[in-house]
Amino acid sequence: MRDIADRMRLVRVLAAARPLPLALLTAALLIQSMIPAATAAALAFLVGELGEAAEQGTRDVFAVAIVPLAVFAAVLVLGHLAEAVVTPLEQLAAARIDGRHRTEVTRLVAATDTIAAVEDPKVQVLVRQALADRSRGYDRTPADGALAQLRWAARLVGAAAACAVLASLSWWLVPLVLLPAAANRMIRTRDNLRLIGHWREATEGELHADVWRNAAVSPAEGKDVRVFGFADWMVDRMQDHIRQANHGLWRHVDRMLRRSWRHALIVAAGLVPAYVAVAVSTADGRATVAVATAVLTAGWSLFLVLGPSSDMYDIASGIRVLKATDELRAALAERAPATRGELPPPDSPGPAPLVRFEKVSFGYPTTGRAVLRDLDLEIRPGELLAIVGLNGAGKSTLIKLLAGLYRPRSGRITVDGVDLARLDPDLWRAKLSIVFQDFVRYRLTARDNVALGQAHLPPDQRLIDAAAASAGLADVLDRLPDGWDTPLSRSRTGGVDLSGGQWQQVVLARALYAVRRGARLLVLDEPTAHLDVRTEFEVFNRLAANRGETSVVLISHRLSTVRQADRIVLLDGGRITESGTHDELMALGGTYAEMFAIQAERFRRGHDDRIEEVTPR
Ligand SMILES: Nc1ncnc2c1ncn2[C@@H]1O[C@H](COP(=O)(O)OP(=O)(O)OP(=O)(O)O)[C@@H](O)[C@H]1O
Repeated sequence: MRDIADRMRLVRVLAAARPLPLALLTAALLIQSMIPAATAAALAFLVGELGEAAEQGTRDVFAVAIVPLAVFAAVLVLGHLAEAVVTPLEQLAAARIDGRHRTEVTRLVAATDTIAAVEDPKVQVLVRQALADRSRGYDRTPADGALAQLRWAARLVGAAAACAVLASLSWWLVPLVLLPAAANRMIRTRDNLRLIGHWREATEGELHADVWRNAAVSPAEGKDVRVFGFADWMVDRMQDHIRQANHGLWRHVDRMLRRSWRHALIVAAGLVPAYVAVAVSTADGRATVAVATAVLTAGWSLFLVLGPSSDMYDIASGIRVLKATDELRAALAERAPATRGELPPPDSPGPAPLVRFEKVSFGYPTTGRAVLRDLDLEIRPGELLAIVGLNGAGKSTLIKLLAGLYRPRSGRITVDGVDLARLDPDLWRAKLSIVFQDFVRYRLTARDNVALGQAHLPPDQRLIDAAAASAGLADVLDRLPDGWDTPLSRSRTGGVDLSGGQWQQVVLARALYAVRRGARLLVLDEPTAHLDVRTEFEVFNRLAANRGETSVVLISHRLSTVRQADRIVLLDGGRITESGTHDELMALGGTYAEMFAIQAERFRRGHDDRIEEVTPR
């Protein structure tokens, strides 16, 4: 029953191919599957007419044969026509079915509010399965399964037609040929499914080999490979993995080859008795030569129709992908987004929010270790708040919680008094603009890279220019061959690669563009780590002067930048341990003052002034 339900699911998937191509494809497959039986009938017609003409002594054989020959030719032409259209129609249907499926899966995953779900290793495996990731051994898609299902149904019709031809001589010929043909198919299907199991295991193992294969040929590792001379060592590793991975597969293939005689035996077991029976009937005069011809051809065609094909594999694999999609949907359903509302109209953003972290504790689901412990923090409307702390203190984590990418384990974050967990994520994120520490370098044009800051709105070149000027990007743009239209990747035609610092300016421009289009809380997580001291100083002066009513949260290791903030908080041991202006914290004489003193001393001696290089006692 479950098998039938799964098959029906595949049939429903076919609807995405749209009615006309689906109808044409079904007709073409039916014609194709009927060709063997139709050929048998047409041959019988020809032989019968010729036989009758011979009995009557007709001289003009051509006149007698012309009609059966025309029928025979029509069958062959129809078969060729069907064959010619099947492949393009299947490709069209597959593109539509898989296109819809992949879009659904992509939307499903991208629509989750938090990234905790997407980081779950189980969910990542399900995403790869649901997207039928070929590089991971999922080599069949829902379209492959659905189309195979259609082909299989057409084959059954073809088999029924061949059985009808057999039954025209005698009903018992049907089970005599059909049973061995069906047994032959079952054995082949079982062997093939086992082969697939071994092949899948081999693919998992081959992924290990891939690590070495890719490392051996990639330019990134190429430097080490050559300098340390471990190319042979890598290739040996790769081959070891390949041998181990494929051991089971090769043994199974060997076994299948040795046993291939079984198929010849089964075919003989089905056809020989039937052919003998037909020959005897014809010799006795109980059957005409025409019927005998039809039966001989139809018997063979039954084996052809039910013969080896990849349909069963395609069907099983297609169902596997659909089941993975169901599991993915269920896994993500627990974290379904809150009801979504209308985004605020652009350029009427409202005031900056008051954000409060109230006794927030958090640890990443993958490790469980507590990163934040009962943390209290207020981000006041319009203030420039700096967060400092040593490496790993949890600063970026705090920002991810603020963006709603993770939910606190306990405590809550409120926005103007409303729990963030109850806010529409789209509405909240429209008010936020963040430069993440590990920002992404999109291989798009410079304009698109900035306009992504508010991708749901048509780009506004005036605001893009203004954001670029604030981020200090103007000089970089002047040097791009096509200005704003230059792709920011050398792998694209006419594209260029930017330096780390230049990229940081692009990403800053993106965040500032979002602010100009309505975001009211700007978060900068190490936004200037790659910038030289002078550029950083200029960017920050401009930012501090032009931020208007927007609140700014700045995370930086450079305390010389941080000191410009309205308020500085120190994150230590998962809590805020110090809070105040630069002068207040210096007067307090705590950890911040100690870090600042060490940095200032190092700066005086000509070293850089970043926290991670110094740890207070
Ligand atoms: N996705 C993640 N899964 C598991 N642990 C994580 C993840 N991201 C960060 N961590 C861990 O959480 C802790 C805090 O990391 P976080 O990046 O918030 O620190 P940080 O203060 O921003 O550090 P830095 O100054 O180096 O940027 C670290 O121990 C880190 O290893």
